[in-house]
Amino acid sequence: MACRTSSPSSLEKIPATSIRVLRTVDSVRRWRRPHLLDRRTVGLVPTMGALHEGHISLIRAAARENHHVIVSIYVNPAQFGIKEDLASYPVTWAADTEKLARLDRELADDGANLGRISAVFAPTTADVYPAGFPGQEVDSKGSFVNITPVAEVLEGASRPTFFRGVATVCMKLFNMVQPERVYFGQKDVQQTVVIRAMVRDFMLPVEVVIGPTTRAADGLALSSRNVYLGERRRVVATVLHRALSAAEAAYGAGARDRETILSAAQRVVKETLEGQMALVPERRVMFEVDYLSLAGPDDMVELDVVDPAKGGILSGAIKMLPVEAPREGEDLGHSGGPAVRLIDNIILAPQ
Ligand SMILES: Nc1ncnc2c1ncn2[C@@H]1O[C@H](COP(=O)(O)OP(=O)(O)OP(=O)(O)O)[C@@H](O)[C@H]1O
Ligand SMILES: CC(C)(CO)[C@@H](O)C(=O)[O-]
Ligand code: BAL
Repeated sequence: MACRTSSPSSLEKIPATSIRVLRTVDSVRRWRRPHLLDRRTVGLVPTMGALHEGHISLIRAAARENHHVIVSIYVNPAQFGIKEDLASYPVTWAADTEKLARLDRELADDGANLGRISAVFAPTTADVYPAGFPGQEVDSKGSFVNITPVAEVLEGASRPTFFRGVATVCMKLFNMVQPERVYFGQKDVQQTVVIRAMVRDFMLPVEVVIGPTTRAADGLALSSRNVYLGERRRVVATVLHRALSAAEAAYGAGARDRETILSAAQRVVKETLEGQMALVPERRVMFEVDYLSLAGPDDMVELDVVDPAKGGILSGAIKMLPVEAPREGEDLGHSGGPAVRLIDNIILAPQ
């Protein structure tokens, strides 16, 4: 699958729409100022592009609640580890702008919305990092936002520079756009906890809105990285959602202790792996579990027992390994089907 398409540099507006494409901090400030003076609210939806229905659901929520929606599309190098997939991360500018144009027309026709997509912000790294890009290493020097200890566990343990990169770029985006509201997806649940903590601890004048996880019909959480999977691994990738759902069912049936809740998830993983091992290499899919977690909703600290009055977060990460024996003509996925790390979660709501 070819994922790299034309860049935003030649465009000022998304064709056949009134959506502006802003590339610089100055142009965002010029766009923002009249809305401030007119007391028109702005909702920011930060993304890394390769837009799918998960992103679209956040944009729809922003349009219901704000006079103007601005979608940022920026693949932030600072949140990728040096061995991660920055070079192959899907970039689909033409498809993204088509989706935004279609959505904007739909929002215009739907009288229930307060606003529409007024701008896309696609900044350059030179503008986002005016002192020069600090680098992706753990010991890189530069102006960073660190939200610890929550950023050190789970995703942060596997990706040590990830939340530093996310919090830093979000702080910059919030400062550049100065939105009234920002929209994030529950799919990246630890990211929502980090952003909420950053907003609280730095007294940022912005409301954080979290949208539910959009899923495919078989339960797989939509993710830009799903394009790496190819058909064979795509089918088995549902294992994480099935495992977390089994743990949720154990909680629903009255279990409160970590052992009983998480062992329900581990059983699904074990059965799925055994089923795959029984297949020939030309058919099977192997994966590794990075973590299965039951943590507190505000700090992501592991729980021994869930207090139903507070609830908890079931989350997990798996690595889908490259297929061992590709079949003739098999669709292996974007970029030749490298190992793909997938995350998902289910919130155990307070009762
Ligand atoms: N399935 C989804 N449902 C709801 N929101 C989502 C979903 N997937 C991503 N988002 C949200 O969209 C925003 C932008 O995410 P991003 O552009 O990284 O997409 P992504 O699909 O999460 O990509 P990746 O595969 O890199 O994790 C984030 O707030 C993210 O949580
Ligand atoms: C919030 C974000 C756009 C920051 O680069 C990214 O982490 C994402 O897409 O979830
Ligand atoms: N949605 C999270 C972005 C990342 O994994 O880099």
